[in-house]
Amino acid sequence: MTDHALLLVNLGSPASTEVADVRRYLNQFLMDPYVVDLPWPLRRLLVSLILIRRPAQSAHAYASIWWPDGSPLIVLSKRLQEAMKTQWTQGPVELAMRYGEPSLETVLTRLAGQGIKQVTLAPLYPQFADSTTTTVIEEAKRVVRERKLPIRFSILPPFFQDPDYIDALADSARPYLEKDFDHLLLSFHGLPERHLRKLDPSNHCLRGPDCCRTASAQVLATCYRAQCMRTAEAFAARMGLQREQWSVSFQSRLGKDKWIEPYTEARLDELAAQGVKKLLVMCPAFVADCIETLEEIGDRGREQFLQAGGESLELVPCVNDHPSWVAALKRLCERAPQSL
Ligand SMILES: C=CC1=C(C)c2cc3[nH]c(cc4nc(cc5[nH]c(cc1n2)c(C)c5CCC(=O)O)C(CCC(=O)O)=C4C)c(C)c3C=C
Ligand SMILES: [Fe+2]
Ligand SMILES: [Fe+2]
Repeated sequence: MTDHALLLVNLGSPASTEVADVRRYLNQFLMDPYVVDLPWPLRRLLVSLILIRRPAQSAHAYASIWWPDGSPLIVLSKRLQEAMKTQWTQGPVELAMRYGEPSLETVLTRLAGQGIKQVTLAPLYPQFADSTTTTVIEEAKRVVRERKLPIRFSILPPFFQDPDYIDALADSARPYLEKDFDHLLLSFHGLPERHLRKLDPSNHCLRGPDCCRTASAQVLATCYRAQCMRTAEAFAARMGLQREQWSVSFQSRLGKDKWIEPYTEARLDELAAQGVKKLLVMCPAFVADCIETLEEIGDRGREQFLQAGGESLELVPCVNDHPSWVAALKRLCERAPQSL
């Protein structure tokens, strides 16, 4: 069978580091109601305010990490796509981005034109969030519905504690953990607390320091923070780390809302103050290195940690196109259930 495509989807990057391209990208991204979840007039107002200064700041940050062949996120995602072509035998392997290019609209339309009827949709996010997983799925469904494409989906579910994924994370990080280090910080992308609360009808989340540990299966299914904790715990267990050797934090806060804690910025100062000299940081909310890992942690985070008295901060690369990750992703995608 060669008519069953695999469609890998990641977040996307600006077309270039020009301020105008970054503004266009940020506008599309932040106007997504799954990302800034406010009623349209308020969202438009808030995003317009953000777009006064942020595009120039972000353009500067992108320029500092941009590669000769483009955005690291896109280049690394293309490498993963190429590697997956050697694994997926049921049809073509395509890559789309939720924001910017190549868009889901372009890629799904092309696949339908090639006679593809079945697509395994793989949102490349280990942990579930409306602002990542849901928006990819809803956009793919919108394209198929509005363009009347004869495509059916299987959908890769979040794989935050899947043993194949944890093994891949361990294999890719092992060379860094074999070196001498004082502490490992697992820094996940943050989310506004509101995003957790609105998916939590049982009112469990963010009540006390242990809520993620005591989450029921039902709460765990939609609680991004609890899923991050499970990823961290499974990884630490797999690597045989002692409890005091690692901790979790959340990065990339934007705006004035309260986001899930502890914040990475605060943890970097705390760890230095506690006497940690050699810090390792890994970012398991991302499967590909990007501005959030390379610039926010690898550049600004390192600078902050050294200023606070640390001696070294080493960024552990994401799973990117590591062979263990390629093998794990193949198995995960083959198990993806058909969507109703
Ligand atoms: C309200 C704002 C944001 C939410 C919510 C959010 C959630 C979220 N994002 C990722 C993964 C990535 N985010 C990336 C960049 C990025 N994220 C935001 C804002 C929110 N993210 C902004 C404004 C940006 C752009 C860069 C900047 O200006 O700081 C990226 C990298 C893109 C790249 O081109 O390299 C990724 C990947 C997750 C996993 C997540 C929720 C769990
Ligand atoms: Fe983000
Ligand atoms: Fe929770």
